[in-house]
Parts: sequence; C-alpha cells; structure tokens
Amino acid sequence: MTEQPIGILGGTFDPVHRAHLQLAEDACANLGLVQVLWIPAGNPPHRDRPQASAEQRLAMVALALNGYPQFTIDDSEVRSSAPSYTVATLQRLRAIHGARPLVLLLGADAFHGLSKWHRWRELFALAHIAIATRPGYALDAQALDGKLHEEYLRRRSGDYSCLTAQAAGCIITFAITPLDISASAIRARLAAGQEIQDLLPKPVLDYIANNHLYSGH
Ligand SMILES: Nc1ncnc2c1ncn2[C@@H]1O[C@H](COP(=O)(O)OP(=O)(O)OP(=O)(O)O)[C@@H](O)[C@H]1O
Ligand SMILES: O=C(O)c1ccc[n+]([C@@H]2O[C@H](COP(=O)([O-])O)[C@@H](O)[C@H]2O)c1
Repeated sequence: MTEQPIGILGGTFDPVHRAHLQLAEDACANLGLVQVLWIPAGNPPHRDRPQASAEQRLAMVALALNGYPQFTIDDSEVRSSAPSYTVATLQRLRAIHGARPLVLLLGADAFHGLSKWHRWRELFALAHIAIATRPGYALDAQALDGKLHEEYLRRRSGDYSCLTAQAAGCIITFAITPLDISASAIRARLAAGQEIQDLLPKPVLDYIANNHLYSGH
C-alpha cells in the first residue's frame, strides 16, 4: 500500500503570516495530507536578501506553528550556507522518505515563476506540485511560458488520488480560503507604522516588536 503523502511548504517567511497557515491547513483538509514540512529558505534564490535573518525567520515560523501537531519544521536550508534550491532540498527529502509521495505546495504566483528555478525540470521526478490559488494570482495556464505550459498540460490532473497513487510527477490545483495577505505588504505597513494585528499570529507579532524588526529604522 502507498504511504500517505507529505506536504512541503517552502518560503522566505519574512515574516510568516496567517495566509501561510491557511494554505497549509487547507492543503491538509483538501488533499488529505497528514503532515506538512515547513522549510524556511536560508538564502532564497531569485529575490532580494530578506530583512530578517534566517535565524529570526526560523524562530517566527516556530512560534507560528506552536499548537499545530501536523506541521513540522525542517531547518536544513537555514543551517546551510548554500543557495536554497528546492531541487536540492527535494533530493535530500527523497533520500529520506524513499517512495513516499511528496507534495510541494506553491501559491499560483510561485508556480508561474517555476521555469526560472534551478534545474526546475527535475522537480517533477521528485515531488508532486499542488498549486493554491492566491488572491490576485489565479493560475493562468495561457500565461505560463512555453516549456512550463507543456509540462503543466502533460502532468495536470483533476483527480487527487494521483497524489497517493504515485510518488511524484502530478500537478494539481486546490482551493484555499482566500486571504489577501503578503509578507511584503506586512513589511510595508510596519515600516509605515501601521497596524498589522490580524495578519499574523500573536506570538509572531510580539517577536517582531521585541526584536524591532521591519520598523524601517
Ligand atoms: N496570501 C497567500 N495565499 C496563498 N499562498 C500564499 C499567500 N502568501 C504566500 N503564499 C505562498 O506561500 C509560499 C511562501 O511565500 P513567501 O514566504 O514568499 O510569502 P509572501 O507573502 O509571498 O512573501 P513576499 O510578499 O515577501 O513575496 C509561496 O508559495 C507563496 O506563493
Ligand atoms: O530552487 C529555486 O531555484 C527556487 C527559486 C525560487 C523560489 N524557490 C523556493 O520557493 C519557495 C517560495 O519562494 P519565495 O521566494 O516565494 O518565498 C521557497 O522555498 C524558495 O526556496 C526556489
């Protein structure tokens, strides 16, 4: 019998916010995942250097996940000085988990950029990809660049049983409770001295205040 799939949520988490939690909770509920591995990026490729350090972002994720037994942290990218390439992380996880299905969770915005990722074609042999539609970032298949569009058409499935029937290789989309929250908007609000109460778990909010993060001075 196939083992139950493990969800993988990588992110810069600068800072982690409620939409990340919603994404992971909805993935568990809708895709039948019993566990989601959260992987903060140590040196995220393809974006400016984060404002908070890798250790601080890891600490905020740990605070956010308190009380969610189905969520666990993988700190391997934070502990490494190498660029946080997802292909390398999935190769490591594949070596640990054998033939167990792995499901990489991505917001639709992240999926649209996938063909710019390091050795992106190898990702499909290592994990399934589950795309969550994010406010303002619906999946627009026609806007995918040529090679990614081809892979999308070849691999997409409307049947979630593919996530358990094979270890990797399917692309599915799933609905999440839409929350119009982004870390960049949170950083901008904090720098402008505006309220962000409802956008983050309280312990993360306290951590940001205690460590004077994102205040712009
Ligand atoms: N509001 C949201 N709804 C759905 N998915 C989201 C949302 N916010 C982030 N994600 C997804 O979570 C993952 C990690 O995101 P990330 O840590 O970059 O947060 P972010 O809010 O997108 O940050 P930033 O605004 O700094 O780019 C990505 O796959 C991203 O698409
Ligand atoms: O492997 C890559 O080349 C690559 C390029 C861009 C993003 N990623 C990963 O995608 C995840 C979300 O990235 P971000 O920048 O939206 O936080 C995070 O785990 C990154 O390490 C990975």
